[in-house]
Amino acid sequence: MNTHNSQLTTHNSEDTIVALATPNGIGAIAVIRLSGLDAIAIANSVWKGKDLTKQASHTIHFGHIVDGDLVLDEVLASLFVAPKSYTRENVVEISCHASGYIIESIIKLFIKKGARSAKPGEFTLRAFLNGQLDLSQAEAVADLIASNSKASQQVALQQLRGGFSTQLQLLREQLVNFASLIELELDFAEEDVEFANRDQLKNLIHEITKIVGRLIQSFELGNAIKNGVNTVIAGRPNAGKSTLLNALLNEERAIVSHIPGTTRDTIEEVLNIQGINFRLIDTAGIREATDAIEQIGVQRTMEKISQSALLVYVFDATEITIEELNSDIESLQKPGITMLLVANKMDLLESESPEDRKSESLASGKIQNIGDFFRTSGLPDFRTISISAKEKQHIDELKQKIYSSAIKDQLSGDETLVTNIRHLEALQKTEEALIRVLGGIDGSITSDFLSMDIKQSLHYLGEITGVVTTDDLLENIFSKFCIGK
Ligand SMILES: Nc1nc2c(ncn2[C@@H]2O[C@H](COP(=O)(O)OP(=O)(O)OP(=O)(O)O)[C@@H](O)[C@H]2O)c(=O)[nH]1
Ligand SMILES: [Mg+2]
Repeated sequence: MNTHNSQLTTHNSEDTIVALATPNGIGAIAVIRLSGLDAIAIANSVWKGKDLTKQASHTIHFGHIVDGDLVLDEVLASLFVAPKSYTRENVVEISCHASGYIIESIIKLFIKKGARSAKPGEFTLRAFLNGQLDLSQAEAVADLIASNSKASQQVALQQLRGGFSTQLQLLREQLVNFASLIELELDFAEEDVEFANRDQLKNLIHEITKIVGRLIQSFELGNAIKNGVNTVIAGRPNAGKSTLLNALLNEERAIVSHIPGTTRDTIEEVLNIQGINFRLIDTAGIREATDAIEQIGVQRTMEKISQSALLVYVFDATEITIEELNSDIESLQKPGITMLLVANKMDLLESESPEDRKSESLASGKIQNIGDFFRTSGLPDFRTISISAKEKQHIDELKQKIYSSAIKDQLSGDETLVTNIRHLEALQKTEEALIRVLGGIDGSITSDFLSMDIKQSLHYLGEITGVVTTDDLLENIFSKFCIGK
């Protein structure tokens, strides 16, 4: 196990690494990055221009990269002298022309002069090891690069700025104080003294448990922001699911027809509602399938429902009977999935006279009044809606309900959100250990056991910010980065 902290002196690695920092492919410019003790010397050894080793940090120089007599490219070199760089090592960034040939030649030349190819995430790993970033901030760098919506970019940026770790760091320090007082009690075991006031300790643990609990709860929203929300549109054949998908996307994406069983395979499209990405999945209508292909389609629908966070259940309000509707709702309701009831084809009901509707519904068991049906369904108002997918009526209201079903607590902007499964697991383990500490205080267990449980909580809290790390953990985190970051 390694212990890292921000007081570590910069360790300007003798091993200088190099990688392309911009995407592969042709473009106006590409940036090749060198980091390590010899970064500037290596760049200078293939440089025609001012002596780079004699230039100040944070300066940019025009020159040529040369391999002997051969000029490879006309470039700009940006210098960052340790510790004032991203990695806190000497860093040179070469902005060259983005041709695959030039990039490869320059990188090969640097390797010939003593650098080696960087592994994925190795620049950020060095930034972490040199105390530039803590672990959750390093992970935020990866999230920032992967962010694909305004909300996910904001959450990653907040984490990068340290919003998440500062809060945990403070809690951890308070707990460290108590742990040391209890350690002290162990030294005076014979004398039966209590340095750590048990009531104060209990208050602190309660406070930390509350915050840890809130962070754990924030994961649902944090995860939705980072990874999007799986939202499945399901219902009986011909209910208007594909028409609804098209209306939501405002695009003729799925085939619509009056023939039941039109959609065979699932269709997925992303819809951004107020900064959150919803992955909408149109599915094959659920019924006793009439052929093998349709059967596979229905099976796939059921699979998609079980993998989703949100189920938009669509029914044809003019056709379905109360009995069918109740049985659908009952069979589709699963723990962990939020269900939204959508009565479709309301345009047809509006053109019918209430008298005709009444006599028809009495005879057939169909729904007479959707509003009344919803009121008696027991589902809250924000989970039910009447629309016309074809006429695009109440589509914006439906979007609003989709959003609020997934995002139960409104985004406040400065709330700290957990988006990372590794953090979630560490927080859950912290919570378990804290509960053991509380039980220990109440059960008046001895100081040495109490001390052990507190240390465990400290350990898991430390795992999040990287105060406590293992090599496996680092390997696992940084290998997911792209090369050059
Ligand atoms: N009047 C009216 N017709 C609608 C509405 N929504 C859908 N339809 C019609 O209902 C029929 C079936 O629509 P689809 O969107 O293909 O239904 P689906 O649920 O995807 O059906 P499957 O893919 O077969 O399961 C089509 O003829 C649509 O034009 C609506 O709001 N009002
Ligand atoms: Mg369809």
